[in-house]
Amino acid sequence: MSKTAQSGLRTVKRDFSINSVHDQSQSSEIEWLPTPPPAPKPKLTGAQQRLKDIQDALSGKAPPMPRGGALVDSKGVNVASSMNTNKRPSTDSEEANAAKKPRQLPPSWQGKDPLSAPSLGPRASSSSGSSSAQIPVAARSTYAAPPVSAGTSSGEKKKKVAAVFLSQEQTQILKLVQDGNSVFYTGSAGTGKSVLLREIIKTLRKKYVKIPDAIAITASTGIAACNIGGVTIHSFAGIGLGIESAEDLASKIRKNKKASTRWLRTKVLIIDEVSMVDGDLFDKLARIGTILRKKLEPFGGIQIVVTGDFFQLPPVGKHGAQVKFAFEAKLWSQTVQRTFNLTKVFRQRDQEFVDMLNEMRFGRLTPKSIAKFRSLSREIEYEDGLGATELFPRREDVDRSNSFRMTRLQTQQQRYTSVDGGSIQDETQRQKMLGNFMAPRDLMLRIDAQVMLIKNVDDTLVNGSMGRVHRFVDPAVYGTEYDVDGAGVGGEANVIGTASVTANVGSAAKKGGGASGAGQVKLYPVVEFLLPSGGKRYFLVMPEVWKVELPSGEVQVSRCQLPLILAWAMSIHKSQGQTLDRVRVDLGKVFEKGQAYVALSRATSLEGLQVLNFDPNKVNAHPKVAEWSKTLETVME
Ligand SMILES: Nc1ncnc2c1ncn2[C@@H]1O[C@H](COP(=O)(O)OP(=O)(O)OP(=O)(O)O)[C@@H](O)[C@H]1O
Repeated sequence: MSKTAQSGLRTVKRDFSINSVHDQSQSSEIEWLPTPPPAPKPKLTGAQQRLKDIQDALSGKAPPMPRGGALVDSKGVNVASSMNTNKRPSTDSEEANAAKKPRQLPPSWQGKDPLSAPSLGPRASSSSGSSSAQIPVAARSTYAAPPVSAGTSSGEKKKKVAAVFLSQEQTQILKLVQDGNSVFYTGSAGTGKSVLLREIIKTLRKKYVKIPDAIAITASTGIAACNIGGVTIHSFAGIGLGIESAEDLASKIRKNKKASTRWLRTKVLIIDEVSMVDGDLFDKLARIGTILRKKLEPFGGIQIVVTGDFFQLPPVGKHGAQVKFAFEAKLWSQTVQRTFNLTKVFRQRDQEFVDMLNEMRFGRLTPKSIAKFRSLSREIEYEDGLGATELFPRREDVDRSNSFRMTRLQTQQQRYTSVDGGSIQDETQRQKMLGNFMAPRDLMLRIDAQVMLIKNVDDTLVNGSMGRVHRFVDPAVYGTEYDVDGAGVGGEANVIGTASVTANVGSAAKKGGGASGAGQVKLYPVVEFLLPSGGKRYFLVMPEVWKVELPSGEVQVSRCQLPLILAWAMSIHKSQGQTLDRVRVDLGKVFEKGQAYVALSRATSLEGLQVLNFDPNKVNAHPKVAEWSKTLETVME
């Protein structure tokens, strides 16, 4: 593998002196775990109970999932995390017997030769772009994925959870956090801020293993919070909209036992995607901590871990000159003892692309880079039939684009409706919070639909992996000789999701039209995933659980749904934090500063990036951020 690309930016301030005991020449091997990070291994009885809860909820036999955490055990263990396996449990006798005692097969399957592989058929309908006809095409290039490699085809055994080697920079920051320092770390897109944050959370959980509510995991927005298994900063703080003064808000919080207990018990407060935190809000929170905890320091002495990239999306709801960034807060420098800039870019390996993105980040594009970005308007044809994901600023465009592609497919379809739970009673707030989950309430899938995996499974199958629906299958016969449509793609044993509850799952999902006479049998999608290195892997995809959980373990909202989304289109907002191999962006539609940078920096390579209507004026950095960042660079020298 080539050397890691560098952002080319100067380090903000990297004073590792207090960490002298650590050998900086060594990278530490850190187990790569899914997001959100898994909770401690549940006891068998707890796991059985949770499986039963999901099974009951999905079957519709049980009463509606009780709010307040039906999918969470008494210790607040994350069910989704505890079930992050793609291996069929060998201890599950029901599944083990499935091959011997198959269910009655759907009529449409009878009489098929189980050994004959189904034709995958032409996939033109799922290829790159319904809207391509309306868009000027400068040129055409073809991207041919490498052929299926022996070790990655279906039937492959589950790979071990990949190990990630934190870079020296990441390791140092982790150590400083572990030692109790309040830090802010930033870095351009793809420098591993989220990866590091997951390790920080894992490390802090170990440190405070006896005080689970010592760590408050928060983010500026609901979507960002969902990505790290936390809550919004507003929700943690118990401040509602937070428009009152710090003093008034503190009195309000005092009357709210849960919120005031949170403030008193928290030892580390994590704030992710800080670029979207308003500066005044930051000051208010710092003051509230002082008032409630009766300690003069900002946040009442709570250790603060802040991360984000101010060149990405700005504070929500404010535009132009009105924006006040968190770094402009009066108490920012008093709160943040140390500032770090991650410089190694992991997402892109190509230094030319890294340099182009960094120029874009600062709004200082060279004529060469402008010409290069313009040349990316060519149409890219992917030989494997999977097209790029188009990123849109508005959700309506995303929905329209995905629906359009779906209606063009005249194939078997299935609808999956989520099972939602949680303690939030206010319906508007509840719906808003549920809307922050990547997983939708209703997921309509069709054979050949282009989908994206929204969870990490192992080193090759990660959040952002693209695939297409190969078939729908009864989990009870999946991978057996009765799985007739799967016969041609090997003995598949790979399952994503809560495989062990499959056998008796009822009808959480409604059948769509053309469900191939499936009768009462619940069918789940088998997805053909493409690997970045080429090759394919087939997985049966079963439901997962996501939740928004307060440090106390209270689950505000939870959602049980398949870990898949339609992936012809996605909103830029939801794409934040994602790594995508095939991206298409029409900059003509981008309206906010930082949006273009966020969208284009999701791509892993220039070969997989199509940019339409490139306009250098659309990629300006916010002047305040550019100024602030210059000051930091000067300080560095
Ligand atoms: N230490 C590491 N070793 C190998 N790969 C890494 C490492 N850190 C991060 N990555 C990879 O780099 C990519 C980007 O990481 P990550 O999403 O954490 O970056 P980020 O800084 O949070 O990006 P963004 O600001 O754009 O959301 C991911 O594919 C991740 O797997």
